[in-house]
Amino acid sequence: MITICGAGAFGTALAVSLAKNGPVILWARDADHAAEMRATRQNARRLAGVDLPENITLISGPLTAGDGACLLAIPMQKLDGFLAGFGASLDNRPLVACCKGVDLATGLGPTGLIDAACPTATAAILTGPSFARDIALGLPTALTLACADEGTGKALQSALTTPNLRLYRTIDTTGAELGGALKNVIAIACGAVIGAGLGESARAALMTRGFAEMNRLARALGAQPDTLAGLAGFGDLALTCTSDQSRNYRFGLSIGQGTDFDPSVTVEGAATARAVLARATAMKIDMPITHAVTALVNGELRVDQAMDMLLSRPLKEE
Ligand SMILES: NC(=O)C1=CN([C@@H]2O[C@H](COP(=O)(O)OP(=O)(O)OC[C@H]3O[C@@H](n4cnc5c(N)ncnc54)[C@H](OP(=O)(O)O)[C@@H]3O)[C@@H](O)[C@H]2O)C=CC1
Ligand SMILES: O=C(CO)COP(=O)(O)O
Repeated sequence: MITICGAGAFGTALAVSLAKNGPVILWARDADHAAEMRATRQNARRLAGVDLPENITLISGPLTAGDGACLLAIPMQKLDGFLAGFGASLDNRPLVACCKGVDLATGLGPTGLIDAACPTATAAILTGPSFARDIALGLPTALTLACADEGTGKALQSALTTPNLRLYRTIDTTGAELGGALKNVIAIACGAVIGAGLGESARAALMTRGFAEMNRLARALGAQPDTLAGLAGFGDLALTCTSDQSRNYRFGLSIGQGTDFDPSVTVEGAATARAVLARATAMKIDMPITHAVTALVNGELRVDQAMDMLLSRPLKEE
């Protein structure tokens, strides 16, 4: 049976979709939250208005996952702590990261953290363009499932495909996780220019040059260009940079508009920008938009200053 750890919006949406295939266990870290969901058959805290089918079992406390795959829908900066606490009960099975980002403390992506904490598990990642609510409402969605072990990848692709969730497969975990991590950084930049009233043309430029810098880092780290051109990279960049359903984009909007943003909302791109900039600087890879976003989220530059910085760079070939 499939277990999903993390009863946030994404974990809950995946549970609802996977429940079309068979029974699912959804683990919440907070016992009261699990009890609330059992009583109401809804996740009012994270994905209000969506009914939870009866074949989703809601648990909390010690992890009693069976032998099947376990999906980790935990925010990136919390994944390491989660694995330190629960990794020992998740050995010898596929562990599918369902988070997007780079860990600030270690510079690792989700599969790297899984490999380090659970050496007997097989790490995989599920990523690509999808808003939790769309998946939960049964709207059509296509994602990338990346696993370095081809046999496990094929088994996961088949087990995690549902009537509304079509999975494409790759062995390129590096490309898949970098695509999902880096698009959030560019989405913050896009939100900021739209929020500051700098126009759609500026957004298109940021998306395009952002994609160039995503590719620059990903290739240097061994990713396949096709992965970045697919759902995990271009696909998710297109969705996240253009929709105000995206929290990263909305966070950028608030920076551009100079308004407050609820700090309890999950915004993966802010910490990821800092982590990626540190890595890129050490590798001497030019990532000007990530640099500008890091300065914005650190409060070191205003949007107009960040844009001046980008526009005044030396002219170059495309
Ligand atoms: N929402 C979406 O549309 C999509 C999200 N994702 C990715 O999914 C990941 C999770 O995001 P999402 O579900 O939206 O986030 P939410 O903010 O909706 O929920 C986060 C969940 O993580 C739990 N959590 C927080 N800290 C810990 C911890 N230390 N140990 C265990 N659980 C913890 C929270 O528990 P509690 O409620 O108790 O705080 C909550 O259930 C992110 O990386 C995101 O990029 C990917 C695609 C789509
Ligand atoms: O990853 C997502 C869409 O694919 C969700 O984006 P946000 O985390 O910005 O809401």
